Amino acid sequence: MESISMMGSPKNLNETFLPNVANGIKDASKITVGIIGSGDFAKSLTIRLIRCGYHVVVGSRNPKLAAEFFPHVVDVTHHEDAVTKTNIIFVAIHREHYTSLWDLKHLLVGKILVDVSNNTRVDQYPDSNAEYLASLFPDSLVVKGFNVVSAWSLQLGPKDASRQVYICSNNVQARHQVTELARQLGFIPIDLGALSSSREIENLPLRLFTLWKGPVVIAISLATFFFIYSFIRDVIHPYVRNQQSDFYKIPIEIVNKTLPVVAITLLSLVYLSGLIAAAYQLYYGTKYRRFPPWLDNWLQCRKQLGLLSFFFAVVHVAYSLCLPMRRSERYLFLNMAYQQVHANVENSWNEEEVWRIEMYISFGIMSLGLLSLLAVTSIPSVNNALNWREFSFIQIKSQAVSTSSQFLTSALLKEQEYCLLISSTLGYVALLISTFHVLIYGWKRAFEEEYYRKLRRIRRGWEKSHAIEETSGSIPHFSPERITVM
Ligand SMILES: NC(=O)C1=CN([C@@H]2O[C@H](COP(=O)(O)OP(=O)(O)OC[C@H]3O[C@@H](n4cnc5c(N)ncnc54)[C@H](OP(=O)(O)O)[C@@H]3O)[C@@H](O)[C@H]2O)C=CC1
Ligand SMILES: [Fe+3]
Repeated sequence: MESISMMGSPKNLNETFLPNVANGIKDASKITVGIIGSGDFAKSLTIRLIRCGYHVVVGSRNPKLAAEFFPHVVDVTHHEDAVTKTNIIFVAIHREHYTSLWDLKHLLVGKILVDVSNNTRVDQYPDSNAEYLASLFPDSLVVKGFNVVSAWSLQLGPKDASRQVYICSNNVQARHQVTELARQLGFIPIDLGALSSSREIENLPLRLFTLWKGPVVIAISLATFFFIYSFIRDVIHPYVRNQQSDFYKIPIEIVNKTLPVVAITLLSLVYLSGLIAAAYQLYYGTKYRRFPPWLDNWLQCRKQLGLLSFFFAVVHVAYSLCLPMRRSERYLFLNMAYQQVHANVENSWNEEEVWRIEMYISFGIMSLGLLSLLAVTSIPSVNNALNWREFSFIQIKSQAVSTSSQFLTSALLKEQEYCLLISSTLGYVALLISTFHVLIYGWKRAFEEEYYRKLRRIRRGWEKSHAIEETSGSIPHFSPERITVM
């Protein structure tokens, strides 16, 4: 129905005004879309509409001034004039100014008003902005949408920006038309039904990293705990016991001990939640029972936990690669060589140690490789390219849920429950290999009491042999325990 882009009220909303085969409209340039307001959002939306071939009319309180900021093809005019030229009007002004459109009420009868507004606080008003607009203009068809895209991303185009827009309205036809328009502008419209969903939609942009808060707090708490633990164990304890000053270890060694522990703990938390959920389902003998809220939240945060684990692992690798660059390492190495010469040992090759370190490094590299793969496939554009089986092999199916907003997750929870038992094969392999990496690192300390005895013996020998030199002040500052065991 071409009349929709002409003056007057729409004749029949059952027909779409957008170009398609059914209505015979092939050319988007015949369609006029109206925008009220000439601010940032209006400018960016105008550019996007023009690029997609639409004709745009902008309604401003001061059209002469506003026209300077719009391309010359745009019709910048007064509000009255703008709203009579089109039947779909984006209300790109703030809620506080909606009442200024009151005089246009008779001109807006039967027309689609797209409310794009956002608030500055969650639940700022008792009703949503869209519901408020609908109460002011009960004879218009209010549709909520496009508020989740920023003016910036509107200009960037669909490739570089977030593509999902949530749309809701009490009028099905109006909702369909705006959905179709969103699609033609390159967005992925998500129909959320009635206008009552607008409150959730308006709160969406205000949620700041909701799913990240918990995992970040956990990661910081774990890092703090393990840092303090390593500090006491490796710095304070030797100092109190032997007056050995190892404070130089704080910036690198202690940090580098903390990082892998946090990484592997976070990674195990990713998969532990799935196991607990599976046990829960087995215990109750059904997968249709809702999980307790704490488990539900935990399941939703798995992607974030996994990415944080990846972050800690990468930083651990960087720190480990820098270990040999340190002065302390060089001094300790020289001291050890000197000690070896002193002890008349020609060959210090230790086959077991050689194998241990080779395997330790190899497992470390493999686990980082797998973690990188998991992290890369968690990027939406990458996992969109995988089919369901490929995705469940690499990731956990329900990760898609964790990336969605909170209110969508409740709708998709069923799917999450179905997919719970399909855990990530690759994820478990990554966890297993990281565990090997850690165990190989620590097997001496964890399992071999002999290792400690040996260390103590060497230490005692060292102290004895330098008891005399110490008085002359020529003793190199060295103890075998201070060598960084990789
Ligand atoms: N900027 C963004 O990235 C996004 C903005 N939004 C929403 O879009 C809407 C517009 O935002 P934005 O463009 O950034 O805001 P701006 O402040 O840049 O522009 C608002 C426009 O409203 C008009 N206006 C100002 N005061 C009044 C008034 N008293 N009466 C009538 N009209 C008035 C003005 O146009 P004129 O002078 O021509 O009349 C002005 O250009 C808001 O509801 C916002 O929440 C949503 C998503 C992202
Ligand atoms: Fe390591």
